[in-house]
Amino acid sequence: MSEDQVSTCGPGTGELTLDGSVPVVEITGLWTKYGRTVVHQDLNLEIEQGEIMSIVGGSGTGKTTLLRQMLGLEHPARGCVRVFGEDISEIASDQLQQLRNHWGMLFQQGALYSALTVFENIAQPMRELHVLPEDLVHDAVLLKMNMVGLGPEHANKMPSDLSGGMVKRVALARALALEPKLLFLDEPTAGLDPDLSEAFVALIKSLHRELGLTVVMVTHDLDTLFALSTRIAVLAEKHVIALGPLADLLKVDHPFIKEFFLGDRGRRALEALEEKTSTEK
Ligand SMILES: Nc1ncnc2c1ncn2[C@@H]1O[C@H](COP(=O)(O)OP(=O)(O)OP(=O)(O)O)[C@@H](O)[C@H]1O
Repeated sequence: MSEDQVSTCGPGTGELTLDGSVPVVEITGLWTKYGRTVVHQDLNLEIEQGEIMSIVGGSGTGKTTLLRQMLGLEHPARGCVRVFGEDISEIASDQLQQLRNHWGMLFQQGALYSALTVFENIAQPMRELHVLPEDLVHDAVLLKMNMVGLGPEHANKMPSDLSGGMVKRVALARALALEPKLLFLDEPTAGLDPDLSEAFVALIKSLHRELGLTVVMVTHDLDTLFALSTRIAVLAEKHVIALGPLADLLKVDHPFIKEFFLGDRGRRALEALEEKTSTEK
């Protein structure tokens, strides 16, 4: 953290709190500035254990930056970002490593190592721990592959041999490699056609339920947003202007929210969601 960045968290316990007794992510009074441009101004957001929190907002409202701040890749000019109760900008490096083992991240493009096989890509976070014997790594990788619907016949394939949907599944298996409690998703369905996108959303939904994950997601895709989010945080005017389940946000009288959720794209996605929900009943 540099001198012009000020954490206002105050002292923590020095221990990660993983039992849900504190918010999984707690952001208070956060300011982000690039030169004279203020991106976030006194932004507050709490993410509780077990929720799927989506962050939406117009282009340039600072969604990706906020995600990067939760991951400790960037630090705010001022404010406090706690993850599992600890101040992410003041955390000791060994604890940051420990924290990283408790979260997984699915990047927009899948971000697989192109020179490594499917198996090696998923094994990589496990091997970095330097504690698991190779036979356990082997079994764990196959288990993760099975979890995301990939059979063992794909283990030795290279990323260039995979379809877009399979790349996402491998990336998800790698994000889940260390059995994280917290999963970050940046545009999880970007680049997938509607059928693959729907299948991937269903996969995330079932893994969220089965593994008891907390999920933080940034997405522009309204079908994905509506199908997954338990709560949605709307960024505008440099802070969170509204926060809640979709049904509550639809009642908020704000021009961005009206346009975003009830414009043409929003209406189509809502109709599709209603249709899907009624056929599932
Ligand atoms: N490292 C940086 N240096 C300077 N400006 C930056 C930097 N990172 C982000 N910004 C600016 O901060 C603002 C927020 O960027 P960010 O990528 O977080 O927005 P976003 O909401 O994710 O946008 P989009 O929906 O278009 O992806 C933008 O104006 C961007 O140009």
